[in-house]
Amino acid sequence: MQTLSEQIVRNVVQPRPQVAHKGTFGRVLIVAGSQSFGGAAIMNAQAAVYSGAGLVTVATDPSNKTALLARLPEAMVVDFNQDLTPLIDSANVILIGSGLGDEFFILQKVFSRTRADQVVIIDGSALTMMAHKGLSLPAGQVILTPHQMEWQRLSQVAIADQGQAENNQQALQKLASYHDLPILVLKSDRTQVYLKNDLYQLTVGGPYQATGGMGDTLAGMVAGFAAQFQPLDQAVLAAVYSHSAIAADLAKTAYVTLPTAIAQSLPAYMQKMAQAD
Ligand SMILES: NC(=O)C1=CN([C@@H]2O[C@H](COP(=O)(O)OP(=O)(O)OC[C@H]3O[C@@H](n4cnc5c(N)ncnc54)[C@H](OP(=O)(O)O)[C@@H]3O)[C@@H](O)[C@H]2O)[C@@H](O)CC1
Ligand SMILES: Nc1ncnc2c1ncn2[C@@H]1O[C@H](COP(=O)(O)OP(=O)(O)O)[C@@H](O)[C@H]1O
Ligand SMILES: [Mg+2]
Repeated sequence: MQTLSEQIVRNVVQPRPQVAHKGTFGRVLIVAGSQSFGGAAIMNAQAAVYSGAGLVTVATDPSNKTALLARLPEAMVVDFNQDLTPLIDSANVILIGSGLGDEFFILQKVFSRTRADQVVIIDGSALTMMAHKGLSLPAGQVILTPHQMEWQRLSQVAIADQGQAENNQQALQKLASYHDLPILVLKSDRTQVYLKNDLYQLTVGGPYQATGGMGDTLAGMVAGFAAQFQPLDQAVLAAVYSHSAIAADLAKTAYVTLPTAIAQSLPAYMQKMAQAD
């Protein structure tokens, strides 16, 4: 097991090339936010935009549209009940599930349309629905971002047994069946990232992060990093480290580190990481 350090972020986040336009930095589709959980979609989207994704579209419950646009005019917003096919087809990265509630029909529709060349990040309610309905993984380079209870539901590995890496690795293999092995970001007070051949431990971060929306922000960051940086596994590691490193920095003067404050700190933090040392 390896420990994540700032070096991963310095390796991944580079100065932007001069010859570039918004399409260079990826098209992200976020499918999130039921009527009760509009904030999850907003936090996903803010984190994706502030981490530099070129174009971000949010498919959400229509009741969330005004609030989302008022907070984040950079995002495009559509009703998640409409036909999402053209948006799915043109996305490089799809993030689905944060605050999605029990919108199983939408989840099924999206899962049936994704392609092997797309990154598909599965978070929150999507993981819970997959577990409850026995829905298998979609096509794509899949990244799962469960907290311990979501992982218990999906993998059948009890929280008490998740400390043993082999249990999680076996469950991942079973879940993948004939698909490629997904990347697993297993979130807790000691988050771990499972890659095909490596296991990484996060040692920054703390209880100042234990507030609703913290994972929604991480999922948006993973989407933003995946849209811009390669290889994918390194981009995921860099997003996971950055999320908690920013929180740790904010916690020097803040009792609780708000998810939206982490997102707001992203452009300055990434600029610092992109400077040569
Ligand atoms: N503003 C918004 O719109 C927000 C929208 N949100 C969206 O809501 C949806 C539901 O997500 P959820 O995580 O709140 O609920 P659920 O999946 O039932 O899990 C909670 C259960 O698991 C247990 N538990 C054990 N270990 C744990 C651990 N390490 N981390 C966390 N929990 C742990 C925990 O134990 P307990 O607290 O009882 O001790 C409890 O029994 C999801 O889509 C999410 O995106 C939220 O982001 C909030 C802000
Ligand atoms: N005590 C803690 N120490 C470090 N990180 C924490 C702690 N509590 C929560 N976190 C982090 O906060 C995030 C919580 O994610 P999640 O439970 O999905 O939040 P939400 O769904 O409310 O957005 C994860 O990244 C987790 O690692
Ligand atoms: Mg969550």
